[in-house]
Amino acid sequence: MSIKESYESAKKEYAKWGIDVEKVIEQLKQIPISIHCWQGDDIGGFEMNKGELSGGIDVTGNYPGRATTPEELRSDLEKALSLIPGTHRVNLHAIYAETNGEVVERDQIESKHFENWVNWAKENGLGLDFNPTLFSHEKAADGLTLSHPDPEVREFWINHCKASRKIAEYFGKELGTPALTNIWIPDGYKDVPSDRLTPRVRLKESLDKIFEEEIDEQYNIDAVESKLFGIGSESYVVGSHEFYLGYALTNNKLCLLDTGHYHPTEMVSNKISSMLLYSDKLALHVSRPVRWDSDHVVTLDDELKEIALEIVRNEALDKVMIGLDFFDASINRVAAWTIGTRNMIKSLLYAMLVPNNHLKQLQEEGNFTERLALIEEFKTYPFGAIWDYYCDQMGVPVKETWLKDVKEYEKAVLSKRQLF
Ligand SMILES: C[C@H](O)[C@H](O)[C@@H](O)C(=O)CO
Ligand SMILES: [Mn+2]
Repeated sequence: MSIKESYESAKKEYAKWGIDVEKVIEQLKQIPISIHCWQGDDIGGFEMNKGELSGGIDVTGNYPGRATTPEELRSDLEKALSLIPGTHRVNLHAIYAETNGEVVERDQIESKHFENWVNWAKENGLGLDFNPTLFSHEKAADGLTLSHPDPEVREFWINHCKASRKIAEYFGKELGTPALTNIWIPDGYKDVPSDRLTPRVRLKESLDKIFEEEIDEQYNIDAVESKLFGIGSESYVVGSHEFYLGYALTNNKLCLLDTGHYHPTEMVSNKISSMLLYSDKLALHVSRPVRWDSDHVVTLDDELKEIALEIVRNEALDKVMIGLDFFDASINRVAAWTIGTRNMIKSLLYAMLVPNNHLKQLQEEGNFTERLALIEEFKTYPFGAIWDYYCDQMGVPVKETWLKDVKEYEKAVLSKRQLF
């Protein structure tokens, strides 16, 4: 059967349940995924005074071909984007500034250092998102930034975050789509603290200063990302979930939930409905923790499907800003982006091809037998045929044929780069 024939046959199966596949496809096209640039260079960035990766995160693997210049990184992103259906966004960190060979301290970064990124985004029809970088820096060497006991260190990072919001505002103005500025800090302690409150008081004060300047939400939207633990902050993290949940709700900011930042059996999918009852929007870093916050490439696993179902069945596609956060240096990095992003989109398509309203109704009626039976049967409905047709229609490779493109790119481009 051809792609079209399989699609037509699958479409009929879904139509029996009142699912309009054509409408689903039109809707899917409109969902942007914010693709993190840092998968392409192992969170290295392009600073002239580049520091070692720190902040309690780690990239493992030594697959050759890491991007070492902004041009290489953009070219690799373009290759990945050519294999991913839809129109998406790229998520930058402050360390991806281009400073023309000059050392520019992080509290001094400006829009001009991101002009190349903006021009590139315009050429490629992309939105941009942003993150201040509060790690891999001598002023974060002791693992403390916005909650640091030293007011000078705090001031430095406050100014960095203020500068970052202005850069995001510039993205929003230039690209006509608001940039999400997400603040994540590594602050915490390796061992049991003797005072949990004081660092949190300081973090709260620092955030208040960062957000003093109102920036129009049509250009910039602020988010804060919590964490449970990091390497070296195993016992205590200042910016915990409860801390940011409270801060976001009382200050009209977005909570950003990273799927690797909770206890192993605590699921982000189970948080979305509760959080959306109390705030209009939230943001995600979809990742895959394996035993710890390991940031493995996102696979089409049960939790990913459940997250997508929660977004779709609660009609929250315009409320949840979906971003990715993984970094694997043990495999081809273009493939990593492609696999993870295609999986995120696949999960949304999967969720849109489930008779969600009928299943809700069964639950209301207490018909748990039929609810379970249908949930399970829909797992093997011909969703793959719709996905293949969608890829084909969007002009990207169908099934695993994208691997050929990646292999050719590796041979022609990546393998010519310095080994590691
Ligand atoms: C590089 C990212 O900003 C970082 O991964 C952060 O979002 C995070 O999740 C830290 O664990
Ligand atoms: Mn994250």
